[in-house]
Amino acid sequence: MSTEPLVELRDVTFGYDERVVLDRVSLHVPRGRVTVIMGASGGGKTTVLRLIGGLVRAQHGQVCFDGQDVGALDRKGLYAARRRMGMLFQYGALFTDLSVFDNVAFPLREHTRLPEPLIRDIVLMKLHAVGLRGARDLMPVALSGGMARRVALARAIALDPELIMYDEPFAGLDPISLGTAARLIRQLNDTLGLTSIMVSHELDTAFAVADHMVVLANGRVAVQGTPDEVRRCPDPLVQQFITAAPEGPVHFHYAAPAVAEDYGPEAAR
Ligand SMILES: Nc1ncnc2c1ncn2[C@@H]1O[C@H](COP(=O)(O)OP(=O)(O)OP(=O)(O)O)[C@@H](O)[C@H]1O
Repeated sequence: MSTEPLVELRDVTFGYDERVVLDRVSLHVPRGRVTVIMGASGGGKTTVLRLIGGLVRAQHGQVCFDGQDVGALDRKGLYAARRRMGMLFQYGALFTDLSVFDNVAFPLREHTRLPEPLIRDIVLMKLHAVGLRGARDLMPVALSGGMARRVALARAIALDPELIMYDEPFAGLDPISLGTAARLIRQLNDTLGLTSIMVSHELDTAFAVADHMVVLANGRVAVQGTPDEVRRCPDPLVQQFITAAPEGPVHFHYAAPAVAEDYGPEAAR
């Protein structure tokens, strides 16, 4: 297996309209490992995933997936690259009118011409991997939040991706479901030989699961490395973040006009 990172952002700048969200960001995602991206809310974590998935394009720099610049791919190339990625976005919604089985079968029916008996075997195998083979006939409405998340995960791995991206996979989960989901992410990564990228606000879980961490702050990479390296990083931005301190250099305010401009010079005094 290549030792090159599976994903690499090189000097990437990206903004929505005029507002720069990522400012000359370089980061890498080692193959076969779990990488956790952390950072303040609105710091561009989801945007990094969207860039990797080719949903948006960088204004400057390169976003490389297995050596290919995702931003330079044509439709066909992008489609082929995306087939190798599984994405599980926040609250990864299931199709409410389809059973658990049909939800997981959906990408297989949509993207392959596999015969139904083979699809059945794959679906049951994926559901087994997330511990829900017995729940195949349930409708999404009958699932707990943690179970729904696991079904979405089974669906995300249905096509055997090489890379799987999770956006806040633990949002809204109780501590037990959170522990189960975290262990599952680790397990799937290792047993299926995946590379995983996870955006998470759950500090303890992030430190427990990650092999590699990237902390984004104020549009830049404040630090990246092993959990230990991140813990030892002296940068106050990083320390504020990993100790969840409410006061510190991480901006509280979304960029705004000067107070005087909004309320008049009196208010600024
Ligand atoms: N489609 C969009 N159009 C305009 N601005 C956007 C769009 N999507 C995101 N943004 C802005 O870009 C910034 C980064 O958003 P992003 O979702 O990447 O942050 P995040 O770090 O994932 O945040 P959170 O942790 O709160 O989910 C935010 O300020 C957001 O308001």
